[in-house]
Amino acid sequence: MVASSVLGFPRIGANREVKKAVEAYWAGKLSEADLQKSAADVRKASWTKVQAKGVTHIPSGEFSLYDHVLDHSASFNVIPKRYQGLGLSPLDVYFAMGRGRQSEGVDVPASEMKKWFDSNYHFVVPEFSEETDFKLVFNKAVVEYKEAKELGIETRPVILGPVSFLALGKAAKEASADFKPISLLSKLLPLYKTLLTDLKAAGAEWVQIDEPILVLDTAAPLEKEFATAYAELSPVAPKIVLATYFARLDSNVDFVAKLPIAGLHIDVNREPAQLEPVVAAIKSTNIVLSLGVVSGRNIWKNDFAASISLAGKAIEALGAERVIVATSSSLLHTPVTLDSEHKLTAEQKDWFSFALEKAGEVATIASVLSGSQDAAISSALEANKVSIAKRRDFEKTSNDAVRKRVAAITPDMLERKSPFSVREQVQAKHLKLPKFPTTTIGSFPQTKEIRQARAKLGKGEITVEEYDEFIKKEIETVVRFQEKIGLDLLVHGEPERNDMVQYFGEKFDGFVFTQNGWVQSYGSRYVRPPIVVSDVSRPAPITVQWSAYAQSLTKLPMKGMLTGPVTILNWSFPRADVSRELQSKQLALALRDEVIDLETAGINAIQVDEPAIREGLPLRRADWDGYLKWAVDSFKLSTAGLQDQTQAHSHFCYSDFDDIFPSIQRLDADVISIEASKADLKLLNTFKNYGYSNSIGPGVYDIHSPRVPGAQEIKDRLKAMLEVLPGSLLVVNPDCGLKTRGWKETEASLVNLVEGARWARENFA
Ligand code: MET
Ligand SMILES: [Zn+2]
Repeated sequence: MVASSVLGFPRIGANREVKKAVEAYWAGKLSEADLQKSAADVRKASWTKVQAKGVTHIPSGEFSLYDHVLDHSASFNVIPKRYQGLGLSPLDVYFAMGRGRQSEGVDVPASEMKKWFDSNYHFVVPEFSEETDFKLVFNKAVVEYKEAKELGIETRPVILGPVSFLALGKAAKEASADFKPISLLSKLLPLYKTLLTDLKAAGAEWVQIDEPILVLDTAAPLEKEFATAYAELSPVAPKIVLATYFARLDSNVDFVAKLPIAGLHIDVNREPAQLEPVVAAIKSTNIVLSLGVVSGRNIWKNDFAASISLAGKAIEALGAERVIVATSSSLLHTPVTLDSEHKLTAEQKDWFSFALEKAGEVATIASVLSGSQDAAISSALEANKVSIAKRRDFEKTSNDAVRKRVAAITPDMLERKSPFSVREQVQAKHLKLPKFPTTTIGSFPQTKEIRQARAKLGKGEITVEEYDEFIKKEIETVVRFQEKIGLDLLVHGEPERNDMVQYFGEKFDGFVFTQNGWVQSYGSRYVRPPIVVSDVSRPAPITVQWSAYAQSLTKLPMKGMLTGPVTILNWSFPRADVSRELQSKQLALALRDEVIDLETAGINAIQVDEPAIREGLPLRRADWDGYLKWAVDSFKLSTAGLQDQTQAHSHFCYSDFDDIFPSIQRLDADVISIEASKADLKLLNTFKNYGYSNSIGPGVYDIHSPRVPGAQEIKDRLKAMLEVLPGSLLVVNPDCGLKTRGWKETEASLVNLVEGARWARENFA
């Protein structure tokens, strides 16, 4: 019998119950007990539904109220000093670590967040030091395993492995200079032993231990640590299936195959070519191979015939008992279920599978491979064949004009007319900005009123004209506000956008949208990624009317605001039938037209945001150059059509950009803003190492938290920046857009930001 497994299920609830409950708790409208009750209801629903699909290895313990890495840190008492002794309940300490807290005398910023590998999910970075006092304060895996068991559902608990946990963390401020988190392994392992012993005692047959860093180049030197860890853990643990995903094991498989593990999970959806070397490496062992054939990262229906043939090869080499059919990764990156979609056409719906449908896919594929004669299984197989054939037919249709335009891209289309040194002077005369100009990243608070107006428009309760009037008023409010507090380069505030990617996707041809296809981005922030289904083009200008209107209200320069091609692609579900490069270039050409239309309409600064450029970077270094080439070219293609006098801006956030900084320079934007405050300004070292020749605004405060930075704090940050960057190039801005913030803290923070910039002007200009 071939088993089936799901590595993790979305934990947001089919109707975003977790977001609603968590936010109500934060607002003081829901008790902790009621919050935990909602969470338990969501877990129960997920287990029940996945079980009903016929999956044999059902995950538990991967649920989270905020972030699974944060759960792990909290369970092991990895709590930075600044969150201790504040008189908060454990749950509030947990949330304070995730999002910061400013209340009743407590004032702590959020912990650093980082991208979870190359996905759009963010985890809260654990902080370690010599003083880290590991304690197993909460055995979440056991608690949730038992919770499922009481419901009569046998699950396979999921935990983050010790080596990845440490390797994904960072050294706390108080750690000594040469401290490496991995040095704590021997202190940490006894707690894992306890955790796993308890899990076994509770009756778990299997445990899934995620060691995703095994697909990184940086795991190769950790061979010894892996060997030590698993030699200690395996004797006391349930059967361990070691899970890797998102990329290939490459030569790490040589030592992984020697670990005392019962199973190994690999992602063959992303990297089908690793099947052969991995099978060869484990053939002579007893290791069961869990094959991630069903994508945990995209929403296309699985091609059963292809998966069956791939898994067939593994079965031929290892035998059916040694193969598990699985999702490639946790399904956390996909929406919960297609059942909630009522607006997709029948044709479109037939192309996709969301998490619940994917659970059905692994179960069906496993049944077929087990030789099932069940009529339902054969008809599912037959239906899949028909669906896949229909999608392939659709893929043959293309927008020939778009394809031709991409084929005709020439190198000169990627370069501005003059170099930055010339543009800088032309722009100084044209825009007349002061030294240390202040600006924001684009969005202003997306208030309840804005969301309500949009909802009413969607339901037809107000007309397009009424909605547009409302948006105009919002823009006016934002413009007047910026004038009042003294910002220099204004924005219109992006009130018309539901989301920076979705908004553009909805205006382009080639995308489709879900009604309820939410995916967690971080904490209680979920996004609804658009789906690229065919060639992309721009039927009409998108933002020009709003930017032009905003500019008409003020004499100060107005910055136009667009989302860049690479980010749109990375935050969408891309097509699987053509390359990402082709999709990115199609987007770039569509945006190039928008950029030129904005300029023609009198907009003198245009920002093309590329916050997601880093996360699209392949996980293996050998693959970097190929990606960076087309990513940089796409950005340049979208902006290089401008005249010298127009300032091209770009914006980066959510990641460390240190390692791709040379590529950021190659974008040749006139001005970039870059998230810097939360990473303890470590980015400043990057500037020191590489230098930067165009204008730059490292964010002076973190906008992911409601906390207000004091004016002195901002001055201190500016001072630190002036040590590594010339004042003539420095721009003063927050870390990112303000859409998730309230007006109160926005005003207080920006007033302080303006004060900081004025201080810099007086002292350093
Ligand atoms: C995640 S980057 C956000 C950039 C966008 N312009 C905003 O201000 O919201
Ligand atoms: Zn940002």
